[in-house]
Amino acid sequence: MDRNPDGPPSAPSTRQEGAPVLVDTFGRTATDLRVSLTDRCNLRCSYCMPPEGLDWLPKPELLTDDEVVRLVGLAVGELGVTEVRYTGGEPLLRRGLTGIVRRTAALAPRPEISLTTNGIGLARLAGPLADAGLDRVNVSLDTLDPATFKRLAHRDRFADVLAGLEAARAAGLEPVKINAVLMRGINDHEAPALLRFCLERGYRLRFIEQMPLDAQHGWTRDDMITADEILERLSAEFDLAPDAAHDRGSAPAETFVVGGGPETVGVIGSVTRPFCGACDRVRLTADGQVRNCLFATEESNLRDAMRGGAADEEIAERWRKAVRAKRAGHGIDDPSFLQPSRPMSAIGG
Ligand SMILES: Nc1nc2c(ncn2[C@@H]2O[C@H](COP(=O)(O)OP(=O)(O)OP(=O)(O)O)[C@@H](O)[C@H]2O)c(=O)[nH]1
Ligand SMILES: C[S@@+](CC[C@H](N)C(=O)[O-])C[C@H]1O[C@@H](n2cnc3c(N)ncnc32)[C@H](O)[C@@H]1O
Ligand code: SF4
Ligand code: SF4
Repeated sequence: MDRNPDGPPSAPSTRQEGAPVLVDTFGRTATDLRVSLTDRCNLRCSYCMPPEGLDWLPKPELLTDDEVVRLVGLAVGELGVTEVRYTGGEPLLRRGLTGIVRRTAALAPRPEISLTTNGIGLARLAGPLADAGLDRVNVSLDTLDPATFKRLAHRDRFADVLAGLEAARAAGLEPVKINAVLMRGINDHEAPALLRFCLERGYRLRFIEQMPLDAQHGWTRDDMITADEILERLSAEFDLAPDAAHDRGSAPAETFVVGGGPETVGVIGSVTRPFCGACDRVRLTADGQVRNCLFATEESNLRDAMRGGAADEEIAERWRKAVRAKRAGHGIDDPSFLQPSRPMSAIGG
């Protein structure tokens, strides 16, 4: 089925049958490309960045729209990537987003295209993005209380997120998934209320364990609300059962059937229930660096190679080499663990 009937026709794929894809030494293949379109954001979620913001990347360092599309095209056409997620920072702040999505939808083979966003601006953009070929959207929402939202995100934008969520559903960007990070003493009492809110509206909720990826390096294991705690809080009000019908594959979220189903709730236990063994991800930062893991300490600079005139095959080989070097897992529990120097907002969450 052509998922973008209004878009331009897809170009034929140039990928040779059997051409080398993105495989690491543990036999994992990266087919899910997450592209950060900007490191900027209009919120300041405390688990992500400080209230005063960060030193944003200078514009000349960012990939242009054409460069993004060239690299995504290479990943899809030559390297076996089948899913593309645009993220950030806040991807809705990227002016060329709709055009980038439209051009991604014209690639062959046509990848699945999704977006992870804080939802601010989605009320206006959901329709145009769906028309451009966006398939679905994940929206971050940690609280149902406007005052807690302001405390947590340092901006008074709760109503904008709700409007964005509704617009996403109305535009058919489904399933609309909601990501929630619980913080001890701030919003950790809201787990059941968030689930009720999502069940009533048909949104798929997932709770995320907080990871040591904040710019302030303020993460502590004791403050993190664990997957076990999340499930305990939900179980006080809901009947939860493991989702036996659903093959998790490489998905970060472990899903649970709520009240006999069919609705589910997800828990992304990156720290206490890591899923690195099945990882199929690779990342491209807004300044054109390939990262083989969220927690990678090394990057491969495709932007400079591209700007230096490298041919597609040379860039593709650099990309394969970067993925080959991927470590077995994030190593958060290793005594030698070092938080990456770039925060989540710059890596592309
Ligand atoms: N450890 C780890 N966590 C990840 C990774 N990708 C996403 N996450 C976590 O999962 C959360 C949700 O990610 P999303 O951007 O919504 O994507 P997703 O859950 O992979 O997407 P779906 O395909 O919709 O299930 C992020 O905020 C991260 O906390 C990853 O590669 N490693
Ligand atoms: C970095 S944000 C980028 C996209 C968009 N701004 C948003 O918030 O959805 C992507 C996801 O990362 C999550 N995130 C940010 N910092 C995190 C952390 N320290 N641990 C776990 N998840 C985090 C957010 O909750 C969000 O769901
Ligand atoms: S989690 Fe997303 S919305 Fe919140 S500060 Fe980070 S990039 Fe912005
Ligand atoms: S932490 Fe790294 S290896 Fe583990 S799932 Fe995330 S990106 Fe993959």
